[in-house]
Amino acid sequence: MKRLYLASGSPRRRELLTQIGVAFCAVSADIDETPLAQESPSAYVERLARGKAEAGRGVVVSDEPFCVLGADTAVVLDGKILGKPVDQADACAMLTMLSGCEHEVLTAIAVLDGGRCESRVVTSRVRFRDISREEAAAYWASGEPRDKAGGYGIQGLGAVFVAGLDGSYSAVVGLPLCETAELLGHFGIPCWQPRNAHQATF
Ligand SMILES: Cc1cn([C@H]2C[C@H](O)[C@@H](COP(=O)(O)OP(=O)(O)OP(=O)(O)O)O2)c(=O)[nH]c1=O
Repeated sequence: MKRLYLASGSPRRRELLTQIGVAFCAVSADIDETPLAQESPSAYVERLARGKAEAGRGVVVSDEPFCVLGADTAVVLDGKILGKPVDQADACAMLTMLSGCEHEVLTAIAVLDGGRCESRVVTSRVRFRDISREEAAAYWASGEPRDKAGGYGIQGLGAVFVAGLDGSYSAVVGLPLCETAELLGHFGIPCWQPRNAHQATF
């Protein structure tokens, strides 16, 4: 079995991958996340997930063969990509746009093994209740929106805004676990490994 490296600085992705019993080591892989002109949201997240896997491969030091998993999440409203908020005004503007309507969350995953790379894009639909300006400001003050696409976390305080979800909860948090397990299986990497096997591997 090949070793797996998760190319991510996201604590959520580490927790999610641990949840399904996959043995891995995390490496950070910073890439330029600027969308290209005319790039669709789906093409954008897939390109970034692949780019993160490649960047991760660049920092791994190993004599053994290994695979790298990269992922990217974007919140999309009416075809427009909402990234991470840069400041309070940006975060409040995002929540105002998302208030009372439905948006998409796109998460791409990519697994890289030598010259072979496979990727998937998972789309989920999230419906928000109405959000007041005061609530948006209070939510920003909690610190939660800063590092999250669309300026909210469904797994945290932001759950109070979520009136409905159609799709993959884990994908919204940052890693679609059903699809990730399936894709890793294509590369011979199993999930449900016992924790001691996990620790022995790394
Ligand atoms: C919508 C949503 C996003 N997010 C997070 C998932 C991602 O971590 C982040 C989107 O930014 P990403 O650029 O996908 O990921 P990241 O920069 O956090 O981590 P890395 O690139 O190193 O893997 O937003 C939540 O945690 N909860 C949510 O409900």
